[in-house]
Amino acid sequence: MVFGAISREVHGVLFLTTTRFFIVPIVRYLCNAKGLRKYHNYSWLSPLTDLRHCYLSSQGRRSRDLTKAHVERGASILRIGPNALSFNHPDAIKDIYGHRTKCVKDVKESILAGTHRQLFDVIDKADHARKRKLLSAAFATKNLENWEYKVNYTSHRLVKVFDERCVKSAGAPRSKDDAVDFNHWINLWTIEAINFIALSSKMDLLDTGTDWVTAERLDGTCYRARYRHSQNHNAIVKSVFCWDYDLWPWIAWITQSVPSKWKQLWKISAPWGDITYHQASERLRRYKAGEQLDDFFSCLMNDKNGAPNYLEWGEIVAEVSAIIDAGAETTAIALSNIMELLIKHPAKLSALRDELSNVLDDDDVVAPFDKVKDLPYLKACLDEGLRLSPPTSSGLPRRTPPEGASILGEWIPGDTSVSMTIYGAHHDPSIYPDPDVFKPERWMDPAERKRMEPYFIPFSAGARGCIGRNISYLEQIVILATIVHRYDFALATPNFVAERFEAFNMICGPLPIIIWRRGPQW
Ligand code: HEM
Repeated sequence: MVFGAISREVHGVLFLTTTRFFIVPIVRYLCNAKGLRKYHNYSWLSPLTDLRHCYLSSQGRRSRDLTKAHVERGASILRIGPNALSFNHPDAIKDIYGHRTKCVKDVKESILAGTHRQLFDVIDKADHARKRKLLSAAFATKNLENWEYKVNYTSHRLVKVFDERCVKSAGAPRSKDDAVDFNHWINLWTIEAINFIALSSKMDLLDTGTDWVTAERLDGTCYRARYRHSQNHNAIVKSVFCWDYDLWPWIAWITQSVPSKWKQLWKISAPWGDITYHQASERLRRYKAGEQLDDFFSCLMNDKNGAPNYLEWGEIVAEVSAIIDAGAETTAIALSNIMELLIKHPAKLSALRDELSNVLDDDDVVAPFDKVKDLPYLKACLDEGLRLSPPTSSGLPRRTPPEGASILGEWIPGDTSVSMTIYGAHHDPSIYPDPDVFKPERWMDPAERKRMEPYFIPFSAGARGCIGRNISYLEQIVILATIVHRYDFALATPNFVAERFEAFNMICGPLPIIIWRRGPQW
């Protein structure tokens, strides 16, 4: 009797699994209700299951692989899932992401969202506009000077770190201990900078040289955890598995439960929410203690006339998390990329130095923003780095409106997932001749810049474009000018290539370099 019941249950499970994974996809494919069968498939599995895209993501270079597939097959549109299309044509950018698009953020944002939506994952247009308005004053260009002293303060701390780790000169004998992991330190710098700007929090990461911080549970108990380590692993596990929106809760549950590499990654990622919660709670304690501080948190609490915004605490925590999550790793990746590129292109580095020497004095330890903000070659180097290796390279998924939308002259049915990789946009030879070559000069001609700019989308575009781009440029301009003016550097190992893993951002691995002070006195 018992064996009979068990056998019936096993059969039931087998039947449901076969139906869900084989019969339903094949029937859906044959019915072709949305007419997506006319498009080329990324893989033969793509029209049947989103798990193929999860597998692509697990390889850690999905935007490059996807762009390559578009080019090799000569297809501007590829079907990457049963209900998902990838575009690779400059004209698709405005249709999917431009100000006039009717596409909205995709279901990915909903399945990954917490209890409260934040600026990044809110889908509803009106709610997004309300949130964006709340924070717009903090991010406005005219307020940049408010944050400059915070960037300066943090930059002085990084200079101290690098000064202490300089070798005596280019030719001085070196040991492997002389190598400085630029990517590690620049990440600590961007974490400190964004937490100071957003929450007036002065962290000690550049003192300890580690990312160990305090994490706080909702019950107020605290423990120590690693900031960047948990943040990156959080991004990796989610970015690999989230593409099958229906199966996501199951995949998340299985990968968290069954002993495997993924279970380990989930465990490492677990403190991330508690870390951002602690940062927000600390700031709230200071607010309640009556401290008057100038930061993004104040904009969340009060409007520009000082009247309270009455946001729920959950919403405030969500916004804080979004800003400190989005605002550090991305800028650090951009800086590691440009550093690697400049070291590998000494003539460009030398041209940048010449430009900086014309405006900076020997005793300018940290480059004053006013002196360097309009330097054309500095901006050209940063933009060329962002073009060649965009920190966020992937296709940001959008959903067509229920009535459908015209993209690239094709009528795409409603509720379809559509995207175009930023990597693909930035490597299109019809927009950027020699797209794989690092050529800052391409940005120096104003007419050429104007022609390329609509297709330059490291911060995405339109209403959902990055709100933090001005802050990021402020940080990148100040620190790159400072480092290039003050130091010379070389790769610790010639021809070294830093490893990258594409999660939501292109997470960068160690970049070991040797640093020494410039100038005759050193
Ligand atoms: C090089 C640095 C950066 C890059 C490459 C970058 C890239 C992006 C991209 C591609 C998006 C669109 C995401 C999507 O549509 O899913 C975005 C949105 C966003 N970014 Fe950035 N970002 C950078 C720096 C920053 C900084 C410094 C902050 C905060 C201070 C920030 C905060 C945000 C926020 C809050 C959004 C959501 C905006 C919205 O949906 O209205 N980002 N960013």
